[in-house]
Amino acid sequence: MSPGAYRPEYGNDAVASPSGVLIGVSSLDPGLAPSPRAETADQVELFRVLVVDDDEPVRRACCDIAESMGFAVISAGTGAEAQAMMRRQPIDLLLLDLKLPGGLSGLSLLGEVKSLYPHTSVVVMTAFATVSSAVEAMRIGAGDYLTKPFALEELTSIFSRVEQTWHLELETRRLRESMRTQKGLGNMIGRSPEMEKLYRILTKVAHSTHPVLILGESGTGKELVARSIHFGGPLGPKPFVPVDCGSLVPTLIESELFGYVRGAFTGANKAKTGLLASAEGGTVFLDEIGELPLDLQAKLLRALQEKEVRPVGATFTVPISARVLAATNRDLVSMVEQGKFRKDLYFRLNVVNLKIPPLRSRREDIPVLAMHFLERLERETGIAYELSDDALRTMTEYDWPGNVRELENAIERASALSSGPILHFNDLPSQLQDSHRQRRMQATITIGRGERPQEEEMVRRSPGSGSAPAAILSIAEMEKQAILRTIRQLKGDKLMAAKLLGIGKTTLYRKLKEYGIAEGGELGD
Ligand SMILES: Nc1ncnc2c1ncn2[C@@H]1O[C@H](COP(=O)(O)OP(=O)(O)OP(=O)(O)O)[C@@H](O)[C@H]1O
Repeated sequence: MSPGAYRPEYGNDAVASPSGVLIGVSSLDPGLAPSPRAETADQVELFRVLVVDDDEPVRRACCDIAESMGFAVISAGTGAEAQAMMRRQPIDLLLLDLKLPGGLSGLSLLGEVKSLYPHTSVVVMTAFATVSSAVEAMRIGAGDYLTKPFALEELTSIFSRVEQTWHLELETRRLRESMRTQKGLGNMIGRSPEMEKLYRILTKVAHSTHPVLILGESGTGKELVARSIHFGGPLGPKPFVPVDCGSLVPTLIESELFGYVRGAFTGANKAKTGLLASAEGGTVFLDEIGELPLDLQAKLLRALQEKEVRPVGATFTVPISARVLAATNRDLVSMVEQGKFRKDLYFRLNVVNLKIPPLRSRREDIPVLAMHFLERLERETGIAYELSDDALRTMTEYDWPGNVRELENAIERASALSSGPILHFNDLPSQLQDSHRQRRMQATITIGRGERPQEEEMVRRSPGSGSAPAAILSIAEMEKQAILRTIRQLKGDKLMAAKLLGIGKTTLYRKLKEYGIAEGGELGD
């Protein structure tokens, strides 16, 4: 491209007064230029950008913008220079002008980069007249393109988008690493600080005989914890008797728990030992204790205090020596306040309590749990299932209201639906897919507005800071805005917009019709 062939629309200052530190004839300055984040390079992995354009003012301006966003930047004026630089150091984003002087064209360099460095993202720059080569570049593997002249906002938006993807990929690599290295305690998987704390208490209580109250949302692993306490301690060889207080028929709870004598009621043809006594010095696990009716709470309390039970219809008592573990997902304290749970029984059971945190507050455990369930599937089916990057990321972002049980089911369902050993995003349950789309749409909107992603915004905003929270938008409205903004940014290129939004062209047209958006209307084209 000849110098001065176009004037970029990012303001003359950037072109007229380049930093002079980063930019220059690249062959004289092949190393990574210092950036504001370079001081902490030991701890922070820098996003590395290589700008390749023979038009020096444009090259400098692009470098300045990348530098102002905190990236490590180098630049080259020819394909051969860029090639040499890429051999020397890894590059995360190559911003490449397609029309370069010398023997190595932009397209040839792109082809080489895609085969040698598949993880490097490439964004091509092209003059309007050569848009067809941009299409060719996308076919070879460029992730995006900018048509010259472009506005500052377009470049920063592309930089942000690619950097965000790069962060996600970095995160995925770390997640995969953690999948290999972390396990847990016994059958319990998870190495988050929360779980480490739980294991410390669990190991101690396993060697005592006190009652333990295990608290946590449904599916967090309360029964697994109860089993770990029992099998990890001296009572391990004795029976472990789980009793689901929530599923026992109310009229039968008493006879199930305490047993009965022959003839105690119609159908009692022979005596039966109750669950409490049948544990014979082992452990009785009273699951869903919050569901126990009040009258039985009184009887259970008496049995625990006196260490004996009176079977239904009996005139004698039977000693019980089992340890009692109880669990609930209910808030027993407020049940006590409301008179729905006996205070004295609560104190009796709550000698030690263990709180299992929900999965969403220990997200680092998600990949390792997923790996655990994949390995279990492999043992059962002989198929070595794996999660695609998208699926893994979606799982890590999701809030898991059903906790580990929901995760376990999601993996099983995905394996049943997948067409091969790789479990893809589309194989995941719909609630995960929906939640991921919602996040992505929100991110597209905030990035398009030049804002930080909403979650970060919420964290930054302290209560009483005075800044009004963003208006809550419906999903449909968020979708509409994301579509409109993308089309506008792409100057009406709907094909490219559909590609960037990850939806089909037909879907895009259908949605535009649904929103009642006519050509040239809200799109401004
Ligand atoms: N840390 C963990 N490591 C491995 N598997 C786990 C873990 N936590 C839970 N699970 C698995 O998740 C499923 C649900 O766990 P569990 O039944 O113990 O939960 P729960 O809290 O007792 O649920 P609910 O309150 O609904 O009875 C089980 O298959 C269990 O093996």
